[in-house]
Amino acid sequence: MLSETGRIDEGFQERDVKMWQLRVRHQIMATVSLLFALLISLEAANARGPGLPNVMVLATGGTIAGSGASSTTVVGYTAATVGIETLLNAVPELKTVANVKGEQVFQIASENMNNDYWLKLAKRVNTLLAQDDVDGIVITHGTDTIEETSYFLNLVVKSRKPVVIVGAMRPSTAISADGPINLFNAVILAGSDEAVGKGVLVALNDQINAARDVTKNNTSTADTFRTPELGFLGYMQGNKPYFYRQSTRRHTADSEFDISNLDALPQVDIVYGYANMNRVAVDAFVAAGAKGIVHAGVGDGSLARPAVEPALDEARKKGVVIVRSSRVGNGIVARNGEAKDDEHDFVVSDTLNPQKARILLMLALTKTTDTKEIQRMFFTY
Ligand SMILES: NC(=O)C[C@H](N)C(=O)O
Repeated sequence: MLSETGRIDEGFQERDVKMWQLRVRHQIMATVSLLFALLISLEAANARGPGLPNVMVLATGGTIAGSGASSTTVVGYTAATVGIETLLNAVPELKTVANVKGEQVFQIASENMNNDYWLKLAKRVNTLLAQDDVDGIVITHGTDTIEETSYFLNLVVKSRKPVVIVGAMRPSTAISADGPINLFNAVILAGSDEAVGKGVLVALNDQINAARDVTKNNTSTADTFRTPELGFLGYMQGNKPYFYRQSTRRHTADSEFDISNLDALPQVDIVYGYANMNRVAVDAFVAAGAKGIVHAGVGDGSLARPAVEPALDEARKKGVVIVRSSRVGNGIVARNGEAKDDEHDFVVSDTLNPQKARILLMLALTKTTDTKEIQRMFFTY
């Protein structure tokens, strides 16, 4: 009995131990899978939170921050009325693609852009990009002078991190306002690896353009930004940038221009060429203290003779640097082509349009007045 009971008891004990082992095994497996689930959810949280790029949005005004009298007002609205917080709150989806912070640098319609605003903006961009916690910058801007601000920054930003300028053609209050989608795409682009080292980019209407070559092409339509003939760089599609080309000219981190200690830029003005032209504008700008004049010539940069060329020669003799550009907006202004530049000691703009040539000439004049050096810069940037 005893021995029998003893065997029975031993059997019970063996079964108890096995049950206990089984339970422990189950518990270990449950704990391990719980840990796995925890790790996976932490990963997911990372992808949506701290793992996202840090993008700073600098607001400067423009139509993207404009408001109209009604939802159908798309001309005759007031630009630069809406602040950065409202702009960001209008696109809650931004949180899914970047850690976004906003800052109002100034609030203007971009027709009022000037050298002082550019210096302020460029210094702020350089300060922010030097910080480890900033991966890229978006600048909201009026479209009228986006092509100028972007080229200026392209020459003075000291970083390979992305800088994307964005605007809108319809005010924020309009039906089908283009600002929110343009801003969303710009933030994605500024946080992307693909945009690193590409120079300052202008992104509107699902297209990515290079600052050097982009120009506003239509007074009012949403597809106004173009890089005529040379072509835009790529598309924004499905929350991703797609690049197909890039500018070959020097920019940003490789640029020789430095505005960090500058409070003003040299005076450079543009004289527009037309039939029946006279020398009044050239003389007036020289009298007003211009250090440089960009001549937006007809055709491939032609000068009116005898109406204007002698005035430019006289200006040059007074030390004013003359750059021959073209009002056409496409193509090369060739050295010693429509004028004997070597004889006149003029500089040619290459493919830069007059408003971009003005920017490069201003920056060139911060370094030198030597026209050979300035010509080199026009063939470099
Ligand atoms: N669409 C625009 O943004 C035009 C406006 N005048 C500006 O440049 O500020």
